[in-house]
Amino acid sequence: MAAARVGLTSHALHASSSFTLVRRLPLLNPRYPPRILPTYPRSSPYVSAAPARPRPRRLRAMSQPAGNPYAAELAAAKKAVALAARLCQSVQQDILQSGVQSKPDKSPVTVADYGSQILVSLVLKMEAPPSDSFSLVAEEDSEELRKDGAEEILESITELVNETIVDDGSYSIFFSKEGILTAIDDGKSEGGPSGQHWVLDPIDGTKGFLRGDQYAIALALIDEGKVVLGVLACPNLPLGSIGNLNGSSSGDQVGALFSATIGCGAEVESLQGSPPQKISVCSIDNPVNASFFESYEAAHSMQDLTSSIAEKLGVQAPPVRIDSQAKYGALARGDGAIYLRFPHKGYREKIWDHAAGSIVVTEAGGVVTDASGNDLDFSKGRFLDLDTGIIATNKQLMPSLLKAVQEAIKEKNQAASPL
Ligand SMILES: Nc1ncnc2c1ncn2[C@@H]1O[C@H](COP(=O)(O)O)[C@@H](OP(=O)(O)O)[C@H]1O
Ligand SMILES: [Mg+2]
Ligand SMILES: [Mg+2]
Ligand SMILES: [Mg+2]
Repeated sequence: MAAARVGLTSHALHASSSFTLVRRLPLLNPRYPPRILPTYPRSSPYVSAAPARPRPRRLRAMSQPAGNPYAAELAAAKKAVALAARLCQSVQQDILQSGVQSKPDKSPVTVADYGSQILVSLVLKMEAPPSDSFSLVAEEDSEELRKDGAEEILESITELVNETIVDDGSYSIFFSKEGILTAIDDGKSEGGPSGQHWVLDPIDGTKGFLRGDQYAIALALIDEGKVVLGVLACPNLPLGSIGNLNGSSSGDQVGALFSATIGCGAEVESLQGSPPQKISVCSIDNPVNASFFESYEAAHSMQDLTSSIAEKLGVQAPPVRIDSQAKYGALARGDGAIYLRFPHKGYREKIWDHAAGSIVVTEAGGVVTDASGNDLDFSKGRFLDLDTGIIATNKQLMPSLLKAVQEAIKEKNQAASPL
């Protein structure tokens, strides 16, 4: 299909073997050639020579609660997801169907997923306290981008990332295409029970992102096997409550940044910058007054099981179905009372889909467990080994929720294999 170039942003329609690139991204703005950043080795594939230029607006200084042992990591994490969110918003705003690949597991990945991962890795390397080894467990890798036919999408990612860095002005790094591939593969760590590991879902809810709905940039820090810090950038989540309004509310500022550090509580602030507000889960103690969140995608959670659980609990309100870990953020600030997630048989949950969201909820006073009431264990590498599914709610409702979950699972299993 021929490319149609329109001004600075060209809309190219190309088909190739492993993906369809429908839209190229804004070309790098020639007005702001980046300048060398002293801390990156000259030999790094990231850096190329360029004249210095005036320092434009930096991303806002991230706030950090006093007495927080992970204050520096929290500030770095907030800056990282805020920069990544800018990249994602610039793509989603005029997304037709961005350069979309489908991975071997058939799930979608876009130029924004890759770009977000690269920027988070860059900011963490530049801002987080130096540690003897940088370990990032992230969802995406460069395999599909190294295949024949991926040149165009790689070019788009490179332009998108360099454009975002130049616009932000915090760093003068100019990624080469090889540097882009290397940076994506920074996320190959297997994590594990010892040491510190960053855990990143560069876009959680890619399907929601492609639909123009909810998505989140989810970043957590695991220290000696425990999640100690989590941030969730939710660019499309209203700053006000989404309550039972089926996932949206009118008139509110949009763009929420949730954050939590172990023992320091959970907060929310606007993605554009505002004083952080402490948040807490709702105090509903009668399930009749409760509402519950679940995946928008029926493929991601057994809706027959979740509705049976809700019925046993006596929940009257219909489920609020939204994409991504934005559900954890909404629960943590009390927009709803319960989150239910029961993947279909055979699916293994990844740690990046839950690490950040779970600490935001627990530090907001909530409880997050598997169907047997066990805490989630993030120390076992890239996957969560858990019983059946994930439930999250406040302390008051957890006992009756667990009971309803176990009864509903028992009934479902009996119906599936009658004696
Ligand atoms: N069959 C499945 N069951 C459960 N989760 C799935 C799934 N297929 C994909 N997912 C995960 O569900 C995540 C989105 O969560 P939600 O359903 O709450 O929106 C996806 O994250 P990505 O969008 O980062 O790939 C993906 O990892
Ligand atoms: Mg994915
Ligand atoms: Mg995800
Ligand atoms: Mg993802």
